[in-house]
Amino acid sequence: MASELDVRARLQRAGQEHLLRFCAELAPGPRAALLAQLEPLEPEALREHCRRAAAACARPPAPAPDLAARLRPLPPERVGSASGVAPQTRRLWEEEGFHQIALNKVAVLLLAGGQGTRLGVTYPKGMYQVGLPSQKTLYQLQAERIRRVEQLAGERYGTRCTVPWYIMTSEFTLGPTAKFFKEHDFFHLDPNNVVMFEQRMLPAVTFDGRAILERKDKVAMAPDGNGGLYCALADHQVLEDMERRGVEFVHVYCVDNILVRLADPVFIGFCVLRGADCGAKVVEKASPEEPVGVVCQVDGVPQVVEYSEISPETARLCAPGGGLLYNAGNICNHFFTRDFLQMVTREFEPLLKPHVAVKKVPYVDEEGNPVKPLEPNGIKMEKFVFDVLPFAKNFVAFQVLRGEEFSPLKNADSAERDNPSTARRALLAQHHRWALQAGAHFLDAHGARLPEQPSPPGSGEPPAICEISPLVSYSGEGLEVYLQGREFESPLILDVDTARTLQA
Ligand SMILES: CC(=O)N[C@H]1[C@@H](OP(=O)(O)OP(=O)(O)OC[C@H]2O[C@@H](n3ccc(=O)[nH]c3=O)[C@H](O)[C@@H]2O)O[C@H](CO)[C@@H](O)[C@@H]1O
Repeated sequence: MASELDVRARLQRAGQEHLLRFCAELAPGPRAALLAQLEPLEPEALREHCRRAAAACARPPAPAPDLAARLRPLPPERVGSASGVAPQTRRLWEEEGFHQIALNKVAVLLLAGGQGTRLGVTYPKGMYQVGLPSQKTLYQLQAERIRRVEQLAGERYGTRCTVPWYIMTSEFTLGPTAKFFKEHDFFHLDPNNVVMFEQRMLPAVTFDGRAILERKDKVAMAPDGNGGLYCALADHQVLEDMERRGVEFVHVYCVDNILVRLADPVFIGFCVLRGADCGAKVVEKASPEEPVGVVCQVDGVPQVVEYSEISPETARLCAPGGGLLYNAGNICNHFFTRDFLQMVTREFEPLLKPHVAVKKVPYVDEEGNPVKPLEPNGIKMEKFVFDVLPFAKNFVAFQVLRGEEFSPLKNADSAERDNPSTARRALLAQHHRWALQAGAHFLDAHGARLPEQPSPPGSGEPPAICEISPLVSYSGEGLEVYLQGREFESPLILDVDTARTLQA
């Protein structure tokens, strides 16, 4: 156990000795907990972290003044499109993706260390269920898409293949996520192929550079951002694990997009055939204000400018042919080669600049009373996963259709958008479209046919409720055999058992 003397000396070197100001009055248990929390903080790193936070805060919280002049859209030769190409080109990409999956060269990596503050839940977002007829959670949908894509690749190449699932968690999400997976028997995935690892935490800091005590016996800590991935990969030898398994390509994605296509063969195949070391899926931005990062170039170098760091004027600029000039919305879906990730962890990670978020951080006052601030009082420093893009030798973006691939769950239902209802409707509208395309007809409770036009994206509930298990179809494929020319009463839940019965 860490000695108080030792920890005090380290904190003195970091200029943060105030963190021990209640130590003498703590009972042995809480005191040990506080010392254990403080012990791993490296004095020099802590000093630098607090200094940087205060310095960043001294600057006005506005986009860099010269940013607009340095921005350009991505040149067209760097952008592929899933929908705007000839079907045979798309098939070629897909075939390449399946081939790499069949060779066990593809892994998926979930960023799941966030706290889901905007959604307002105290448990990890992946455990959330948006009210689908099947009541599946985001984690279950993701697990089943992995199983299906393994199956599809395996069938094409006559092999049994594995897409390992790496899950980055944080102090907040590791325990509940691990428990949830165990309780659900890893959704029938082999637990050896589900690798959870934890990202680092950093202290929240006051505007004048002092780490904040949340309680007398606890420092206010927050995960170091989804760009904490790169330190976490090194901390837990994750790339070595990938190497042992023969993984060459990694699809990194965020937890909250209900339509996410894990290990998407089309995206993987496109990136591999283009010889990319780094890629990002994008959708056309819905509006200038939409809170998505913009994939673009700064000083001629591809990167993502986060929604919090672009000015409203720049976001509203129009392209000469109409539409937004900066319309490539980042959906937090990235492709990396393992070699590129290796270079990042070895060389580039220290060059990533943290971003500053000013937040309300609960703290104890000088008398030790807990305070819930009404105004922002603290700084959290985060690295972003996409900040490695400028180090790529060959970056590509890949544009996909929003209605097919992007509906994020960010907010509670009280918000207008990106909430549980919009996510549920996006998935049900997609499955309704897939069913109609496969030749299904839907009836109401009185046997009358329901309308057969697919509902436009963003509209209300589809005319018929149809939910298709990812174990039956990954992206709408293979449904004719169950649905063609048949009538179904809404709601239809097409799970594996129903599919088997229909096929028989
Ligand atoms: C930095 C980043 O990627 N921003 C993207 C993110 O924004 P947004 O602000 O929505 O990002 P979130 O805070 O939701 O985090 C994205 C993902 O990173 C994970 N996470 C977050 C913090 C952390 O310390 N550890 C961690 O693992 C979250 O669990 C989540 O899976 O998604 C949007 C699309 O939905 C994109 O347009 C944004 O460009």
